[in-house]
Amino acid sequence: MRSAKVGSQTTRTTMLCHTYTHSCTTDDIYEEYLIPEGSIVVANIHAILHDPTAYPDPSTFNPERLLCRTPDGELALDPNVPDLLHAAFGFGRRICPGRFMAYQSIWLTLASFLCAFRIERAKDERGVPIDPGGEYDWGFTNCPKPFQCMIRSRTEEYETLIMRAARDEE
Ligand code: HEM
Repeated sequence: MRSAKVGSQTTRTTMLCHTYTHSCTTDDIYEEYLIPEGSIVVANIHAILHDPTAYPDPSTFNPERLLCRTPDGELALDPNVPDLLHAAFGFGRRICPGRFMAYQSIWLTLASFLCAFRIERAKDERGVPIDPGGEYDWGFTNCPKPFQCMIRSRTEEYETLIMRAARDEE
C-alpha cells in the first residue's frame, strides 16, 4: 500500500484513475503522474483489500487470517493485520456515512444467523458434498455466483422460534 496526496486529503491507495468519486482541489503528483485540479479520482478498494503483502493468499476464504492468540491463549483480532474497515467504506471527506450502521447491522445479522443456523455444503444424490466452487461475478461490486448449500436450524427450539416468526409475518 502507498500513500497519495489527493487534494487536501491523504488517501491510502494502490491505483488511481480519473473516473469517479473524489475531486482534486489542487494539482497533485502521484508517482510520475500529474493529477490536475478538478480530476475525479477513485481508489481501487478491491486492490487494497487483495494486497498480498497485507493479506497473504488474498483470494482464499480464510477468516482466521484476522485472528491471533493472546499470551493467555485466547483468540483475539490480530493487530498486525490491517483492519479491513480502513478501505471498505472509502476515504476522507466522502467516506461512507452509513458505515457504523452498516457494520453493526452486518455483525448483528451474521451473529443471529450463525447462532440459529448451521450452513453446510449441499449434497448430491449419492450424499457427496458439492463444492461451491467459489466463483464470483465481475462488476463495480462483486458477488458470489449462485451456489447450492444446506441451511438447517441448529436446534428444535430455534426451528420452532423461526417457524413462529415466519407465521407471524404472514
Ligand atoms: C456494507 C455496507 C456498505 C459499504 C461497503 C459502503 C461503502 C461505501 C463506499 C466505498 C462509499 C464511497 C466513499 C468514497 O467516496 O470514498 C460509500 C458512500 C456512501 N455511503 Fe456507503 N456503504 C455501505 C452502507 C451504507 C449505508 C447502510 C448507508 C446509509 C444508511 C450508506 C450511505 C452512503 C452515502 C450517503 C454515501 C455517499 C457519501 C458522500 O459521497 O459524501 N452506505 N459507501
